[in-house]
Amino acid sequence: MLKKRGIQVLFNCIKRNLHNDGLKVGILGIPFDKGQPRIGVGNGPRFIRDAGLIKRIQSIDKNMDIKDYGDVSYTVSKDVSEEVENMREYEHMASCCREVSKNVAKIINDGRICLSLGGDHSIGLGTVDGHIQAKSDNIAVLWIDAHADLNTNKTSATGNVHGMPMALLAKELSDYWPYLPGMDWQKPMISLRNIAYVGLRDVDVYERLVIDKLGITAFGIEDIEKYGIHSVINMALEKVDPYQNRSIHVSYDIDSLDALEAPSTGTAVRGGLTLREGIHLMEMVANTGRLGAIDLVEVNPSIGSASDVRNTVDAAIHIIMASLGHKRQGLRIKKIQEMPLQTFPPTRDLIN
Ligand SMILES: NC(=[NH2+])NCCC[C@H](N)C(=O)O
Ligand SMILES: [Mn+2]
Ligand SMILES: [Mn+2]
Repeated sequence: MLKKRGIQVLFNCIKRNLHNDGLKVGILGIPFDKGQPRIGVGNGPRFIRDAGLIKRIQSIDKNMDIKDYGDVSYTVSKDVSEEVENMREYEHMASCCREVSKNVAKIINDGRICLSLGGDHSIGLGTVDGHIQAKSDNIAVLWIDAHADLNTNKTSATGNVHGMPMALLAKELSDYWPYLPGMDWQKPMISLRNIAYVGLRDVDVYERLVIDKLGITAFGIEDIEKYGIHSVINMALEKVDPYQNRSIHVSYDIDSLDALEAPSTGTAVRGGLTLREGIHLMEMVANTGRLGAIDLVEVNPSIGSASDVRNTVDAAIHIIMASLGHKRQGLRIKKIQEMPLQTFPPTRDLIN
């Protein structure tokens, strides 16, 4: 068992170093705001794009192949017209996530890392489902969040569906749901074994019960305090992807960051991740070479002052850049052909 794992890990390490060619990225906007009551979160994709997202990603590597797939649109389909108890705007969430799932699966099948811009976190149901479809189940999820988003319609105190996507995705929780009309496309197919939380600090009573009873890997802020972000991410990856062969999905709720770093979000909580920790964890995932999809959700440009919005959007872009290979230590150039700018002879001498 141990030996098999060792060989697999070594194999993946070699593969990673052989395939070091440019990344392919697909951007998907999901301007969905009905999973929670605050208006504005639907403008997240526009604000993140308008802050120069593509240009800044391109600055990481001019050869990176970036394609913007535009925004997801949906209409409420007839088979979802029924209401479900204590799930606000259920029919919108169900209809939107069906489209999201199809789009995400397509982008991943096009050979691209899928970057989904929310929108509120209920879209995580669609993005993770799409990733599962594209990779036939072989994925691992890091849910970076102040919240567990693990309520069912029976346990939620708010009825807001952005607090429920994890419970909808988990195989082990499928019996806790009533029949959900128009959600047959969504088979809860991820096992809780392959998901880990990082950053929790505002967890509801029932969510805590489920995490403990089912042994879900969950690192709260006090664990980050205790072990440091680097060890926490190593432990999380080890748990959800022990053979290092799964496609990794990072569902990044901007409220995982401290409310001072990312104030423009609907359910901000003090005492969260620093931007440094938030970036570092993304760099670690990028270094695995197995990042398959990222969601960046819950940026709400209607909350806070203009500078709050700027800081929040900028934090989101830093996290995205880290996920796509930006190095804070600066790029290491191996060959003269890789020099981004025309240089004069003395600099050439440093390389050769
Ligand atoms: N994606 C989020 N920001 N979720 C916040 C959820 C808050 C609370 N647990 C609820 O169920 O309503
Ligand atoms: Mn969330
Ligand atoms: Mn949250």
